[in-house]
Amino acid sequence: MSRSGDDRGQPADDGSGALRRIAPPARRFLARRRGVLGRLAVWSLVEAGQAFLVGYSVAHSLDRGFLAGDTREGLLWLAVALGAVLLGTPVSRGVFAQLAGLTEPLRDGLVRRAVDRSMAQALDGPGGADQSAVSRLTNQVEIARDSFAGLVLTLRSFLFTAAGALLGLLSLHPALLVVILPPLLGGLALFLATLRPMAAAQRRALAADEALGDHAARARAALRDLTACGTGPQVARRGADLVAGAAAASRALAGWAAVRTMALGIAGHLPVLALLVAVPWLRGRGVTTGALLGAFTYLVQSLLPALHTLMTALGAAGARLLVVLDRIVGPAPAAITACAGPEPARPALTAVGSPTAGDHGRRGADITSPVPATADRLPSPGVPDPPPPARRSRSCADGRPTAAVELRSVTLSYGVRARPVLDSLDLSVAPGEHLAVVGPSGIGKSTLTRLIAGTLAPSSGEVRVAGREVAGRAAHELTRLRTLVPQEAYVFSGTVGDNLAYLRPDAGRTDLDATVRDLGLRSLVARLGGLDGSLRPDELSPGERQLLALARAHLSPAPLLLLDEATCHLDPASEARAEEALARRPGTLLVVAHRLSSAVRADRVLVLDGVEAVCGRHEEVLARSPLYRDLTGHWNDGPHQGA
Ligand SMILES: Nc1ncnc2c1ncn2[C@@H]1O[C@H](COP(=O)(O)OP(=O)(O)OP(=O)(O)O)[C@@H](O)[C@H]1O
Repeated sequence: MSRSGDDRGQPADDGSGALRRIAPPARRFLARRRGVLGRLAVWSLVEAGQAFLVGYSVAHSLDRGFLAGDTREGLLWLAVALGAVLLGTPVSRGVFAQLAGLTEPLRDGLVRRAVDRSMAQALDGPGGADQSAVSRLTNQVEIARDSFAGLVLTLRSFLFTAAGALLGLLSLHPALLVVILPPLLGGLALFLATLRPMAAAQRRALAADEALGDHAARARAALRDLTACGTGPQVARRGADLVAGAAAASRALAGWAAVRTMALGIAGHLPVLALLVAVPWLRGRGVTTGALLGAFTYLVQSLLPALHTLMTALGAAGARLLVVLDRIVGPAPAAITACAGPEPARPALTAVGSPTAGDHGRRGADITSPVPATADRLPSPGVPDPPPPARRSRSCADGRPTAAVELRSVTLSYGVRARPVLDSLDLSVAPGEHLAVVGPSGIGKSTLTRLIAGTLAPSSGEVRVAGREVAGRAAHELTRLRTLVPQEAYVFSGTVGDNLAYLRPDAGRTDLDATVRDLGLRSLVARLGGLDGSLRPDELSPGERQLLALARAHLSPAPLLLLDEATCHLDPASEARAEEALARRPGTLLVVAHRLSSAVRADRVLVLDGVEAVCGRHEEVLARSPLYRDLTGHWNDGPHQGA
């Protein structure tokens, strides 16, 4: 379930690809700092000498001193061992002083690289500003610097300490190496063997984690859209798959961590055990008591701590450094566009109605911005089942047509003590009818459309669409019953055709052409490069986005269309043409009217007036409702005046 490639659009690898990419710049970086490396080597040689001296002096303090009856010499050698241990402090100081000569230029270089890349991407990239630049500049650069410093310290320390200790063991007695080296090298080999698979597992875990986070962010931004389109369950299933995948990746990683711990155990503890077990054999080959103690000192004091630190650092810091360096220094992320591949998958639909969904700029959580072509798209609603027949259905009870929309004594309050926005509202809309809803701002028009759409449950009463109660109905079932087009019309990055056919993926070319013609979209579609032309939401005007959303609704197979001020950015002529096309479509149309013309066009008008409601033909309502008269007067005088 995890992505087939990493988020850079490259195939997932086990780290060798990244290593190949990083190696040349790393070599150049080190080649330019030969002086620092030389000084580090000098301090490291002192460290090797120190490691050598500690075991050597302990062995001689016994063999030549205390066991030989010469306490003075014994103490002398112990003083040498103490001096060697105390030498550690100036050596560390010297090493750290040189280390800055490597880590600080590395950090400066990485920051420069990250800035250059972000600037280039912001200027050229289709996705606009690079969202991850801040992370690269701060967190990732610091991780690289710290990991690099840790690696240089431990790798260098291990090499020189091991060299000093092994030389010391050899000088005490070659047989000691025969006992100590096999478990030491065996553990080390096992550890090295885990490096590549562990790096791969780490990448997979990272990718799975990112995919999950990405999916959650996109789903959150698209919540309203998902609810309106009924794709919630599919998104939830995809989320569950991603969680399962992330868990599997973490388990695989934990498995390799266990192998690594075993390697550490073998290399870190077995040599001591082997030495203890082999004492009689070693004594038989002339290994003295002092040499044995010296060997233990080498193991416990120098070799094993250095090995332990190396394994821990190489395992964690090494993998981290590789991943982070590859992100900053490696090739720039591919320009990922939805539908970029030969087989354009359906792009994610943007959030409907949420102003936070990035419609007003590219920096928001806009899932219309380029998304990976292969991974983690929110699924399309798929081909909905055939809609219930809108015009022919009959109620079983009395032989009358089943109402397309029916509200029975519906009350809605947004809080327990809040005044109801709608109070005991009854309404019946016949199949195929065109109803306009009007009323002043904040009176409850959107609340009504949400109740009918099933995205809001009434406090009391019942809302039915095509005879079915909508409250509590699963989202995918609601999708089959109605399509809600809100004021904020969202379109997604993808082809024009994909945008139009989103609610009806099986729509043929003829259907799409008919919709384009009926809504008067020919010139807009032609300007966007035809049905196969790709569009970017932020390059469209709000009115153009509304036209595309209306065309999508026109193609929707749902028998009921709910337009909640969905034409507010259109000019009167475009609005008229779109509404007439939607009204001609088989099915019922409910429009929250934005202009008088819109109300006049409808078969009936519902005027919401506080908790009162008046419903009837335009002329009837004009006669019965003072509020409607006021509104029409305002519309006639004001900027909304239409046809
Ligand atoms: N989620 C909510 N929580 C609490 N109150 C809400 C909520 N949504 C709407 N309201 C309140 O309910 C009332 C009706 O709101 P609604 O959005 O349905 O009105 P409207 O007629 O569509 O307004 P407009 O024409 O300005 O869009 C308003 O007073 C509004 O403040």
